[in-house]
Amino acid sequence: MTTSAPEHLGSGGDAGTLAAVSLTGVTKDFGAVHAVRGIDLTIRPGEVVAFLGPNGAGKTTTIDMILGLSAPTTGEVRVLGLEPREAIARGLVSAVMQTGGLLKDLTVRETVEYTASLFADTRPVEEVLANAGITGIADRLVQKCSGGEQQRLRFAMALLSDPALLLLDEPTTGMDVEGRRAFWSSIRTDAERGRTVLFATHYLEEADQYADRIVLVSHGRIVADGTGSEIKALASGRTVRATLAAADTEALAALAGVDGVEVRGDSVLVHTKDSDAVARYLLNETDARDLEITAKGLEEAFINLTGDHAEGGDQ
Ligand SMILES: Nc1ncnc2c1ncn2[C@@H]1O[C@H](COP(=O)(O)OP(=O)(O)OP(=O)(O)O)[C@@H](O)[C@H]1O
Repeated sequence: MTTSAPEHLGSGGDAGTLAAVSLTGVTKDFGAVHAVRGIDLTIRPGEVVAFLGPNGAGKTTTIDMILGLSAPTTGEVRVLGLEPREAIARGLVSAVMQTGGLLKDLTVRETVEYTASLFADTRPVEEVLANAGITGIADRLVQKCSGGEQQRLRFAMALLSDPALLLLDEPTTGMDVEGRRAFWSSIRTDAERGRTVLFATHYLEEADQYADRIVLVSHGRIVADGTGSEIKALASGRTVRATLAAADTEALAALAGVDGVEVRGDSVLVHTKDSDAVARYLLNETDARDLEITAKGLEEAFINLTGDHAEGGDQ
């Protein structure tokens, strides 16, 4: 077992082979609530990974365990081969969480300077202000900053220790389009230098645009794990809808490429990879009429995979 951490991020040697994050059989219960139900996940150094899922999927609970803020009920969490608290103590990990951590009566620059004073060794304050895109508001009081500006301030604070692993919980909440773009451009630049980034988001578009890899979570489990295009390929099927009383659902389900059949009143909906075959069958072998064929989008794949019909697509 590895007991020592690489001294700095992703610069070859051990850092190239040691997982940045590894979760093995991790569960977390809060009394009767099973927030995380068994997650196995390995993140390689330099990867930008989106942890995508609806409200209550277990994203924040998992991030808290990676940060050593809470312990798993069962299973093991390692960060760069270390116990999470050890990795934090060595300054290898930073986080930008959704709320808290800011003193309203300080200015933006004072906040970063104060945080820097808590570390033995940090990147220059002006540099992190610039990287987070907040040099222009450095003299503004925190209480006068918008939600998005406060998020960027938290980001600047997280950059001070030049961490090997950066954890972000819904990092762009409250940022406008331009703010988001600048934020992600800065994240990508650092990832190219070897920093590992894991961010939680509800936003499909954000995950697809900015992550190398999307880990889709629902009800405390990973339901899909792949690149944006692999996740999108899960949505490559179509839905054939037709008016048909007493549809033979078993016969439809047995057609090649069919993933699911639903009956809604007088209508039948067939989810399939081969809509031509379904259409041919319906028109030739049944009394189906009013056929409609629609392509599934990423959002529909997300809803299908997570099974959260009410809250899956909130962007
Ligand atoms: N301290 C706690 N005590 C009891 N239940 C909790 C606690 N923390 C989280 N939960 C529950 O665990 C589940 C997972 O919550 P978690 O915050 O990890 O989800 P999430 O994916 O981060 O959601 P969101 O996108 O809304 O932030 C939810 O059902 C939540 O209510």
